Amino acid sequence: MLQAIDLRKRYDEVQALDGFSLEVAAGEIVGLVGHNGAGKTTFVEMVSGLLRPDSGTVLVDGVSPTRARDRIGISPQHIALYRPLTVREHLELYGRLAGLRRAALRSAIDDLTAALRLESFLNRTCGLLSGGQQRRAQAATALVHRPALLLLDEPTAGADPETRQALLDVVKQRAGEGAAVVYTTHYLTELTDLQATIAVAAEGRVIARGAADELLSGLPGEVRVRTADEQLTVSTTDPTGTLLELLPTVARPVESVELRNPSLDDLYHSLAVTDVDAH
Ligand SMILES: Nc1ncnc2c1ncn2[C@@H]1O[C@H](COP(=O)(O)OP(=O)(O)OP(=O)(O)O)[C@@H](O)[C@H]1O
Repeated sequence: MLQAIDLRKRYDEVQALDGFSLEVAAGEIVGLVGHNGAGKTTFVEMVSGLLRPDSGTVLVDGVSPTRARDRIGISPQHIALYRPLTVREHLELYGRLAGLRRAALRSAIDDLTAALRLESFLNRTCGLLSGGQQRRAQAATALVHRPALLLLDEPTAGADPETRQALLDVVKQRAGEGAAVVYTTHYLTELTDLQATIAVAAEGRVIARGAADELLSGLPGEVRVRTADEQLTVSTTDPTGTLLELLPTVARPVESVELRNPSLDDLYHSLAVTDVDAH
């Protein structure tokens, strides 16, 4: 559904994309992860047709992004809503732009209002909404026309747990119906919940791609055991097994036990990915 091949983009002295390639199949959710500045948003903007590459190719359903506009839904990282318009007016506008009319448009808005719990602020102007409500409205504009390709750039940033879960559920449902999804996030748990495959971006390209279990298997997590007298921290690829071995050897009473599975940071570390913003 999406093919991006060897994309390059330079801003003055910054090489934002440097040979970025990624393919996403229909029905697949790809979690696009990486440190700040890795090129994720630049990539998403290029696929949505907002930004032209210096070189390389993007094909959405076999055609250029500008010719596939009505098949793409984008929820940008930075909120981009028209302050004087209501949420309903946004959904009508985005639905109409993609060719939805009358009963089909009404039913699409009703479905999404229920799924993303927009009822209580559907008729309020967007400029007056809370940050989390704006986030939900923004995601809804990407989803209303049931696009074949969904580009969701940190769609849950600043969202409360209920909003986050509602959005994850809709994304899973849409992928189940055949949509290809690119989902950028800094939260591994969201990608586990979405059963997403993972693409790790660093310095303008994808440096690792695969199932989350494959990429994370073999990486050490941690076991922490705290007693009244000491705190033990052990790095291990098998936190549960290590805990069972450790427990009989520590002095009682045990005050707390903590298991930490491998995180995205552990993955970046294993790939020797540096945080470009830190330099
Ligand atoms: N309009 C622009 N002008 C100049 N530099 C830019 C512009 N947009 C992005 N960049 C630079 O390109 C690089 C990639 O930025 P991008 O926003 O794509 O990263 P990202 O992976 O989305 O980061 P984050 O996780 O912080 O959202 C960064 O070094 C950024 O400073």
